[in-house]
Amino acid sequence: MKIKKGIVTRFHSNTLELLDLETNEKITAYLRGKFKLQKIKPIVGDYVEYSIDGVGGAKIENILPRKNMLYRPKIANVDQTILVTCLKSPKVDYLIIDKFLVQVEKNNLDCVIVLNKVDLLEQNEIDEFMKIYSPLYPVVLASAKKNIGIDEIKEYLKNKVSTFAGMSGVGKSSLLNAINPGLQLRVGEISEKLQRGKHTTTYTELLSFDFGGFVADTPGFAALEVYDFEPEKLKEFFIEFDEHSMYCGFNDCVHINEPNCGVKDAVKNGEISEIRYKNYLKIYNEVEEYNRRIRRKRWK
Ligand SMILES: Nc1nc2c(ncn2[C@@H]2O[C@H](COP(=O)(O)OP(=O)(O)OP(=O)(O)O)[C@@H](O)[C@H]2O)c(=O)[nH]1
Ligand SMILES: [Zn+2]
Repeated sequence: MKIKKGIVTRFHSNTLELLDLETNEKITAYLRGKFKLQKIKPIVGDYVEYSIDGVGGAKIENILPRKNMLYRPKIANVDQTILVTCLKSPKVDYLIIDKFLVQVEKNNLDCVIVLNKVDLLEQNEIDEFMKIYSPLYPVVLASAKKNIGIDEIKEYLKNKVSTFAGMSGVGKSSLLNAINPGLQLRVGEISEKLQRGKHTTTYTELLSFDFGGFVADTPGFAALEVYDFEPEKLKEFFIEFDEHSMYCGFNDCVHINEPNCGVKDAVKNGEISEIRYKNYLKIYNEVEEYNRRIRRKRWK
């Protein structure tokens, strides 16, 4: 019996679909009983070992260890998030972007920011955006409409498992269509799936790019305001704070009311963006409120 390797791309009611990692062949597989007993279930994105039995059926033999796991959408081994945003039509607030970035960092994912719809922007608007985000994450300037930045995004996507994230209307589906025509994504379809996902247990599907790599057909981080961590942890998700916090007077400084704070000094002298810092304070309050609400619920 030959053991082969595949990645799980979607579920049907009793079977699941794999893509063989060597041949790229689409395989329909059954689960062996032992997974049911062990209560382990493969999910989309899992790398598995499978075998073909005498009558041609494929069986999952083993689920390989997961590098990570996202819950919304439920998917394993995600390499990166492509955070799509725009500044006009719709106008997306920097606060929203920073909330997405908190989710990205919380899940320990790599991130590429795509500023889409640059065809609608003046140079000074692009410059302001770049000043804030390009020191922190790779930023691609793009326009799905004018075919700008598409090849650069492709380079990031190649041979990786990615999720697209970003507010409704920023152009996620349009970009995916430009990146890989025929990926069977109608404009607007991804969020339709998300809507349905709220009410039923439809699974996410991994779509494979012609040039290698996968993307989830459901956008990441549907619920931006799930702050299931202590407020004191938030500072770790603003990645530019770390190098300045060594100058804080207190080891556990959260950079808000403490005296002698390296982060606040860096905001004052322009080394940390004031917009980012203000969003940190806003999100900090939301995390505190979220934790208070959860605790009240527990006591009831
Ligand atoms: N001017 C301009 N319009 C764009 C661009 N990219 C997308 N659009 C338009 O923006 C609208 C929203 O695009 P979608 O691709 O549906 O956006 P989405 O992020 O997938 O939205 P949801 O499906 O709601 O999550 C559509 O009318 C697109 O034609 C662009 O680069 N420039
Ligand atoms: Zn501090």
